[in-house]
Amino acid sequence: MKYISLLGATGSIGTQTLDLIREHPEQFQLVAISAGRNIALVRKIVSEFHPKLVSVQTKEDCETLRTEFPSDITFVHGDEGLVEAAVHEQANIVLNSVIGSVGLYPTLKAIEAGKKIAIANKETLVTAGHLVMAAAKENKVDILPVDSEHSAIFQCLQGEDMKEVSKLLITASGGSFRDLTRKELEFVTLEQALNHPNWSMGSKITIDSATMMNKGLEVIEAHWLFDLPYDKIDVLLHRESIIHSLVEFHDSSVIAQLGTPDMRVPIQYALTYPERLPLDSAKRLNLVEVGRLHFEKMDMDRYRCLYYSYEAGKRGGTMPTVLNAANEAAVNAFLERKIPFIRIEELIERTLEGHDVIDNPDLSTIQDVDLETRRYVHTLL
Ligand SMILES: NC(=O)C1=CN([C@@H]2O[C@H](COP(=O)(O)OP(=O)(O)OC[C@H]3O[C@@H](n4cnc5c(N)ncnc54)[C@H](OP(=O)(O)O)[C@@H]3O)[C@@H](O)[C@H]2O)C=CC1
Ligand SMILES: CC(=O)[C@@H](O)[C@H](O)COP(=O)(O)O
Ligand SMILES: [Mn+2]
Repeated sequence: MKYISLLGATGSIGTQTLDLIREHPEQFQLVAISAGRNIALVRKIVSEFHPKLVSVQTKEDCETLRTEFPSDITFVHGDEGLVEAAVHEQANIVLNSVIGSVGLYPTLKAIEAGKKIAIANKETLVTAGHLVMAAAKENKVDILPVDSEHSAIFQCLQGEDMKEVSKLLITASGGSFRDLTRKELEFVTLEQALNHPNWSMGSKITIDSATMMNKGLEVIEAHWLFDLPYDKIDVLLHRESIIHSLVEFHDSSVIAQLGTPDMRVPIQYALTYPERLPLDSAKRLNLVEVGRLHFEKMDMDRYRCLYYSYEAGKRGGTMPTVLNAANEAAVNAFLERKIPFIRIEELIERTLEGHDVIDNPDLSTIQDVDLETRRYVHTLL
């Protein structure tokens, strides 16, 4: 039995994880959840799954919920509540699907508490991958990828020796604006940006896909998860999102993982690894129906955010923290209709240029730099 603490239960990954728990009640039990502000959905989740602990963002929501449910369910709130959910004594696996670097601290606490981590929250690995991976090593905790590309690579690597890997090939759909020129990006709307061609996801990651920052974050995520240098991590434009990623070995052999675009598959694999469970509700891949798959070279001039990500990752220190925080602040501003789409990458570029890197940052340095970066981006709006 997997006893799951689900951080970000009300989100896109969170609700798909709940689908899996519903489909396999004999395998999975939900013991703790965290959510942000979607209290209506929290009520439904609590009524259906009866978790033992529920964390929400505000004190007011927490107090309201406490009056509505039996006293054997504990309601907590805020950053401390998120940590309480992450370290819940009955949880043996924590699925982190919150959005943004707010996921870092609870992840570190869950690792210290010896919990297995299924990680969807890529911003945590981007902002402080060195701290997360060192903590996992020290506490002998597995970090299992949920992100579809990283799950694909992880599946391709089963039974393989990392010394024999010559390259990772991460596939990118190209996002909502893959067929537009840079000039045409000046006129795009929020609604167009949120219309991803292949995946239905939360709004922040959908915008990241459209700027190609999602792929940049995934390159850094892969660097930490698979312990490979950046010159061994490539990105390939593959508009169908059928091949989720590939691994090339030093004998020239390439192994890929394929499937219809359905996040429940990598989520379930992370929860059940090293075993696989049936997933009867998933659509099977029919390659005859698909017919053709397409691949294109990634254009670093067109997709500036991918270029900045490689540069920030290679530079290391606090540079990836700044990249991530600047991106979070800029994407929020775009989602709030304060800036046009094209300004997201301009804000990131300007913020990176002005940053004096601190090497080997500890947790409090990371947290300070993250906050300062967000403040700086706000001064530029
Ligand atoms: N969606 C996808 O298919 C994929 C997502 N990922 C990654 O998974 C993570 C989650 O993405 P996704 O599910 O799309 O995101 P969503 O925006 O759909 O969900 C985010 C979740 O985090 C909660 N949340 C937001 N802000 C806070 C906060 N300050 N404190 C606590 N909880 C908070 C939200 O709560 P509420 O809604 O209640 O406010 C919600 O439960 C991201 O890192 C993303 O990059 C990776 C691969 C695929
Ligand atoms: C489903 C998933 O893992 C997303 O991260 C996905 O990769 C987004 O698609 P893009 O390839 O457009 O970024
Ligand atoms: Mn992905």
